[in-house]
Amino acid sequence: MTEAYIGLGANLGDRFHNLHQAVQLLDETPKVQVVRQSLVYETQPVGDVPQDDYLNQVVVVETELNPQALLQRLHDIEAALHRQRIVRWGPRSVDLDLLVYGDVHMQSPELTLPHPELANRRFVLVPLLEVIDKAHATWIAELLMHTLDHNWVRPYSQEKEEL
Ligand SMILES: Nc1ncnc2c1ncn2[C@@H]1O[C@H](COP(=O)(O)OP(=O)(O)OP(=O)(O)O)[C@@H](O)[C@H]1O
Ligand SMILES: Nc1nc2c(c(=O)[nH]1)N=C(CO)CN2
Repeated sequence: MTEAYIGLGANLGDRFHNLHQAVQLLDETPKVQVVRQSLVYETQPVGDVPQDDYLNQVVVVETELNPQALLQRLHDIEAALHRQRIVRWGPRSVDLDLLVYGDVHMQSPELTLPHPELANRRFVLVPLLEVIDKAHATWIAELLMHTLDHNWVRPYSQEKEEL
């Protein structure tokens, strides 16, 4: 059983209903159980496309699906909720991103873990903070540190100074 973090976003139609439906479909998926949910946040659109505000949320699942199968299920849920892929970074009825899957690091054309934009998106980081466990929090802190401009945030060791 692996813990995975899923980011949800919606800014078309009945946004709250779309998020709610997506979480329900996720929980109804065999070998997937939703174990924690953040609050729902209303957020200003990030990116160059002028569009309406989003609702964003992060949920935690426990799953026996592998990352690829879980991503496929996220795409199926998007399709079931009539997500329209009109513009990249444009409005959507619901968007599901696989943010973190256990401690897996991987990069392939279909799937990058942790999600490559995780550290750049406050609409993901804020709800993620609410639901993240200690081990993953340390991991994400490291990810953020390495994403930020080199040297701007760095680990400090007192021992080093005493030498
Ligand atoms: N961790 C991940 N979670 C979700 N999709 C991913 C991930 N890594 C790679 N992808 C790939 O990204 C592709 C584009 O995703 P999508 O259509 O949702 O893009 P977008 O919503 O316009 O942008 P973004 O994914 O950055 O929010 C998907 O087809 C998927 O294969
Ligand atoms: N606030 C907010 N802005 C966005 C979002 C989102 O979920 N929330 N998703 C986007 C495309 O993935 C582009 N911009």
